[in-house]
Amino acid sequence: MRTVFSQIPRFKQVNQYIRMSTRQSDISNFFISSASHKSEHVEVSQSSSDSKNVDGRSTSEKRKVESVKLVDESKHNNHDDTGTQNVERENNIVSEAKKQKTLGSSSSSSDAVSSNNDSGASTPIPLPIKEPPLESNARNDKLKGHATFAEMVKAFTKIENTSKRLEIIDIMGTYFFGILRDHPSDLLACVYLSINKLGPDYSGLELGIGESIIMKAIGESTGQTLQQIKLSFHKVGDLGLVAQTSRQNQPTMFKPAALTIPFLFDSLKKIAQMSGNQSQNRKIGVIKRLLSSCEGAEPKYLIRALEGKLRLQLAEKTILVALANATAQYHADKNGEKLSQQDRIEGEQILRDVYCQLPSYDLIVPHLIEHGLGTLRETCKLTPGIPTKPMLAKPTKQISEVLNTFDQAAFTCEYKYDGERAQVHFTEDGKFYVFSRNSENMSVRYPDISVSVSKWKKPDARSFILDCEAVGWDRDENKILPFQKLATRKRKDVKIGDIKVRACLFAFDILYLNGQPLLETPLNERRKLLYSMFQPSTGDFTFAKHSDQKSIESIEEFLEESVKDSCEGLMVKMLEGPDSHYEPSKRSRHWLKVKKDYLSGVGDSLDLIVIGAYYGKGKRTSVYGAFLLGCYDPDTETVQSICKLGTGFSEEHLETFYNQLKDIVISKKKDFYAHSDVPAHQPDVWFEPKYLWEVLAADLSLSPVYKAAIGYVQEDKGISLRFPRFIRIREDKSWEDATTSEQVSEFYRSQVAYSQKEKEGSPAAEDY
Ligand SMILES: Nc1ncnc2c1ncn2[C@@H]1O[C@H](COP(=O)(O)OP(=O)(O)OP(=O)(O)O)[C@@H](O)[C@H]1O
Ligand SMILES: [Mg+2]
Ligand SMILES: [Mg+2]
Repeated sequence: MRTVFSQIPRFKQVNQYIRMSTRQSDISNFFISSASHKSEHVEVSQSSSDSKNVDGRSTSEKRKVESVKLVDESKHNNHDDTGTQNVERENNIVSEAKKQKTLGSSSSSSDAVSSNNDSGASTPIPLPIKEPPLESNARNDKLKGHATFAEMVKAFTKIENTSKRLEIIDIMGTYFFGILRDHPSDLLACVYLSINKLGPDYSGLELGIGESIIMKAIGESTGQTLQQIKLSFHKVGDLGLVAQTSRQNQPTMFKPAALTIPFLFDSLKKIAQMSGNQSQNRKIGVIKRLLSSCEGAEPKYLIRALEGKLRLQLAEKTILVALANATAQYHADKNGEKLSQQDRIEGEQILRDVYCQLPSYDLIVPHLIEHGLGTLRETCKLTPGIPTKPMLAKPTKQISEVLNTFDQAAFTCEYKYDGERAQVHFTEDGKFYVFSRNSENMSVRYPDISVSVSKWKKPDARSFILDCEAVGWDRDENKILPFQKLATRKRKDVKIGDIKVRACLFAFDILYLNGQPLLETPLNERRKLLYSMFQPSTGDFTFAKHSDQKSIESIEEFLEESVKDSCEGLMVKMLEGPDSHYEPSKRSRHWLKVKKDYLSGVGDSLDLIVIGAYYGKGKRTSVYGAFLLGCYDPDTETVQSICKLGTGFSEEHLETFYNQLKDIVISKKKDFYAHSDVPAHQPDVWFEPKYLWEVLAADLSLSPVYKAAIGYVQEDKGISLRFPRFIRIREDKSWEDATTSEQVSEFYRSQVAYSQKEKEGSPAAEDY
């Protein structure tokens, strides 16, 4: 979701939907019966923290910190921790047993699913009308039953056989349509499982189980030794496939009961929440239970889901388009209307816009089920308490480029503070939140900020969202501290009394005020509101310094001044008109960053994933001496090697990194890592993707060894960094937020354009 949604291809004219939908009366019948189903909703419950009330009410009163809980009664009624399958499944078993006259008592509802699902590529989920007549009770049971993982895996398998984005959208659209129609209460879980997430980013729930736990679970579940599993893994290179083959070779007496989507989703959430002593064994236990319910290709996708990578090229933007199309078609059918291509395109746009503002399927999906896309914009808007994806900036290599880009338009320069992005929320009922660049809830990390809010918020500001940089602040000298100091703050369990490095907020934007989103208000007006509703409070809160001067000389002067004032450089922003609107999640040309130190190099630093290491030599023999780093291509879900890094580390760094990384060594290169196969280029050890480091380089060059952005600039060559230097660990980003292959290719193109201009003696580099 870091990337812009603008490049999503348009959905082709799809007629399957129309083929799939049959008589209107059936759909209405179905909808009536499904309306009694409770849909999932978000409940914001509160737990206390040790900080003071944000409004400065009673000091002893505990401030409220959010915790988000998904509530779905129907699920919890049906599943328990012991793995007993749900009541509805048993009902299905009975009706299916009757129907099929099977001998064993463990026959399963999955029979029903598979027998109904073989109706051809375009209709994976059949309508009840096409089935043989069922007794009315049995039919109702079927309608109430849950979606199965088998249906989802059918769709995944089709996706794996194509690389065409439109086809993928089509397959997922058809799949979601079937879920909407037959199991609407399972749609939310289906959407999350399709993007391999367990909840919105701010819920903090993540998958990504280590290889060793998964191998143990596969071994124990299929009666093989760990050694055997490791051997197969070495041969095949994909634990998902190992699980699938092992399961297929396992003689089973009875067909397992089908794995339902809510049961699977709940189990994955439980695994993600397990911690403490026995958690490893408990995780293995749950995985084993899930595996024992899997058939066919299901183990493969289950294991990949657990690893955190489905490897289906199912980018979230694809899911959004598919979901929009399915919703539009479902409601058109329900209302007996015909869906035009224009409606479809508008629907996609609505969902994309809304998701950018309110990136929470928990809130969006229930609305889609009940009301469709038409009123989505009005209901699901930017909301204090739910982090929106921050707007991002493009790098520049020269100040003259700024003038080229903005041309005659009004723009403003702001100091670029070097701290951590902080999206500050305040709700009508007085709850206060700080979210990171990555939508992580950092409220607990910054209790010092939350207690100061009443000092800098004027009484008229009843609810708001501010975009700020949290910067380390020296309270004795009243000045900015370097980022390294801020980074020493604990990230969890922060007690206000223990804080040594205070954080001061530098506010540069306001996105919401007193019930009104301001995304489509020009920046100059937003800034006026910001200044009128808040006031500086030394060491707690202030406004980002700005200058609206326009000449190269005055910008250069302001840049120098920013560096003297301990900033990284400038952010230059469009000031007036629609181009100055706030664009959530977008890396926009309307925001340019000018980093003083980087002007001569690549123009910006890169955030790269540590994927391998080389043992040290000489003084460094007990630690890793150099590292293999990679960038990320979200479109193909591959990590592509970009450089070997051995400079910029202190001895202390190397020791820390060795201790961190030795725990995530893997026995074999991940098959979604792209790197040269030549033995001489191989690192001594490979790692799980986990750590992200910020790296600076002198320039970029084409390379046969490194695979970054391969195919972007040249078909068979990647791009590598020359003279890379370690700057810092990026703890505020996850590894999937690494610099993308596309960004690497942009850096490269910009360098080429820039050096050509230099040769020609022209003062300005062209757009890239
Ligand atoms: N005045 C300002 N306006 C906007 N952002 C600012 C400002 N001052 C500091 N920042 C920070 O600068 C960041 C953008 O530049 P930076 O290179 O530090 O980004 P980053 O976090 O490395 O992300 P990326 O490299 O992906 O853009 C913003 O995310 C914000 O944290
Ligand atoms: Mg920064
Ligand atoms: Mg950066």
